[in-house]
Amino acid sequence: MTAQTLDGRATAAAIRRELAERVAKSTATTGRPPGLGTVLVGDDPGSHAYVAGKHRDCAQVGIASIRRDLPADASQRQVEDTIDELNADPDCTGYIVQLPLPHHLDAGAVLERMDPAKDADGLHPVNLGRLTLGVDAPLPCTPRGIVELLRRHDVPLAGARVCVIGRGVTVGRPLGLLLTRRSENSTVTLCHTGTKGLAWHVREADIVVAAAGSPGLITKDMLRPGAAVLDVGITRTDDGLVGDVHPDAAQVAGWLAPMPGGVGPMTRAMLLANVVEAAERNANTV
Ligand SMILES: NC(=O)C1=CN([C@@H]2O[C@H](COP(=O)(O)OP(=O)(O)OC[C@H]3O[C@@H](n4cnc5c(N)ncnc54)[C@H](OP(=O)(O)O)[C@@H]3O)[C@@H](O)[C@H]2O)C=CC1
Ligand SMILES: Nc1nc(=O)c2c([nH]1)NC[C@@H]1CN(c3ccc(C(=O)N[C@@H](CCC(=O)O)C(=O)O)cc3)C=[N+]21
Repeated sequence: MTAQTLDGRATAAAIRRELAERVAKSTATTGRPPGLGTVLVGDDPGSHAYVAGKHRDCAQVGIASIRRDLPADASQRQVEDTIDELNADPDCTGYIVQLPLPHHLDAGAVLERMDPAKDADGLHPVNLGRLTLGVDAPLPCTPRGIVELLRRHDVPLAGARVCVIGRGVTVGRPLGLLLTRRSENSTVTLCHTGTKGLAWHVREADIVVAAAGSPGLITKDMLRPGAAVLDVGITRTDDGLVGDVHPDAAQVAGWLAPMPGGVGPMTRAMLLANVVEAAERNANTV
């Protein structure tokens, strides 16, 4: 047996087509296209490639791009001035600050300075707070992409036992918040380096989300046969990108979101969705 694919590339392409129609409508209402801003500090090649990809995605669905690239030695002041500028810019519907920032910068202070209404990543403390409270807010892109990928492949979430490996702020921690909402109704076990008996927790699960950044951590012997397995972790090695799920897992899993081609493209599509939704909220107040 080999797992069916949770195809993030095809699903993200379908979502982009749906978004393009909504962009055309909100552009007609407001007289201007939604705009996505990116703030990139420094010259990490991975981050550059990722930001370039976002601007390509925007062009495909009719979202205008606003790009602010700062040198690696940019001061806290310079970065915060850029944040203030985007907060004030009516052409910028939403934006992201590409993480990680260089170590000399205070990333928390930069993120807190963003206008929560323009937070396309859904990672502003106010928006994470709203997620916790169950109040409408932009959702974190990777967790939202994971839920959307499972829904569009009809993998049941209500009552499902989900094992999330990793409690990071971009993936694991907010994913637990999303999946335990009444609208998803999953039961989540959040694992981390302090977890005793990781294999036991993984084997209990109907859905396994590996977001640890530890290559090949999840092996076939750990899995419940037929489980849905999502490989979120990405480690750069000399041989290219490696996921958290060992290739053998496909022999036991019922569904597999591979890396690449699974959750990554969904993350990018959800960023666009957050910007389109912000534009629609603005259109309603015109
Ligand atoms: N595909 C996509 O769209 C995206 C992929 N990513 C990738 O997802 C991964 C997670 O990202 P992020 O949350 O930001 O990362 P963090 O580094 O913030 O978090 C990683 C988490 O994994 C846990 N962990 C690490 N190794 C193990 C292990 N051997 N066993 C159990 N738990 C472990 C850590 O535990 P502890 O807290 O105890 O240290 C930590 O909670 C990264 O590889 C990142 O590159 C991120 C964003 C988007
Ligand atoms: N403010 C901020 N928001 C983020 O969402 C954010 C960030 N900073 N910093 C870095 C991480 C990482 N991340 C990825 C998203 C998509 C792919 C992706 O599309 N991956 C492709 C492969 C890409 C390739 O081949 O290089 C795939 O999995 O198929 C990867 C990684 C978002 N992050």
